[in-house]
Amino acid sequence: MSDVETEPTADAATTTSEDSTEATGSRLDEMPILRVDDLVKRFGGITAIDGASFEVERGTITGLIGPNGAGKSTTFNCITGVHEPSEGSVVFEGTDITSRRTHQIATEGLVRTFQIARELPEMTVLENMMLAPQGQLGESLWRSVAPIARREVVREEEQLRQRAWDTLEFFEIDHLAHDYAGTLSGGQRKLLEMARALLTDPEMMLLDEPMAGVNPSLEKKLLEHVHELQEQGYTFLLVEHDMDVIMNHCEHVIVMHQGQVLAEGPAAEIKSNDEVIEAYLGGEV
Ligand SMILES: Nc1ncnc2c1ncn2[C@@H]1O[C@H](COP(=O)(O)OP(=O)(O)OP(=O)(O)O)[C@@H](O)[C@H]1O
Repeated sequence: MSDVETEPTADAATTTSEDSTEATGSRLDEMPILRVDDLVKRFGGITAIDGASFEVERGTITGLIGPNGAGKSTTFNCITGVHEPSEGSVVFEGTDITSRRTHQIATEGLVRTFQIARELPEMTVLENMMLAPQGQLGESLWRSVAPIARREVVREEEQLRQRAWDTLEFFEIDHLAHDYAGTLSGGQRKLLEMARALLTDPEMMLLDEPMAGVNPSLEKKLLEHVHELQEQGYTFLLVEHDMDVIMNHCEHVIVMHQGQVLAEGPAAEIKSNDEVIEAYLGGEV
């Protein structure tokens, strides 16, 4: 353990939630946190998204579902700056982020778990956590050569290290802090991905199939963490093929089909929507 390393003492998620609550004005509280308007994305002759519009309410767990090829991943990619939309707009917290780059969008408080650089297998879990946040003082060269600023860098690193411990504890993977990330199981890696995303101080997280490959007990734990974070004010939009997860854990569901929004509403309504059932080729939703 290094000199500045400290053991967990507080709830990381509470700390980050308080930070984000402070940053949120009352006017913003009343608007949807995310608005997607008439989004179109073409790849040559293929129209992957064909005029999709939807909103995500602050503090919800919203599911984005649809059959294979419906345009869900492309929508995530357009929201998070991986792809530039061909038409339409994406507004986050009242700010048009349509033409912003991925890292700028993360700085605004909208993160997608796998947009955070994937964990480095030959570094420990704690070291991976320390690399997650963007724009730390330590990244700035001039600060590293100025003596007063250097103290500031050390202070900030200590704070970050404490938050890293707290966040690992929240996700119940603090006992793995000194293990190499490459030795984690698939499910533990998902928890690390979420922990790292949380360290960037987001207000909203986009989760792309968070339960894929996760065993049932870890899935339960991951969902409990998502709900705990929701209670603290975080907003989630998730693409998930597991309909039990969607129907039991999302209060609002958006259904895409052939690049458009086919239906949206409470999970119970969506479940019995004939058009939705038809879109899934007559299968049960
Ligand atoms: N980079 C690309 N170049 C060309 N076509 C693409 C590209 N990305 C996606 N598409 C096409 O866009 C359509 C929507 O794909 P997308 O991956 O967004 O669907 P999806 O709903 O996420 O599907 P799945 O559930 O199978 O992951 C598909 O027809 C796909 O082949």
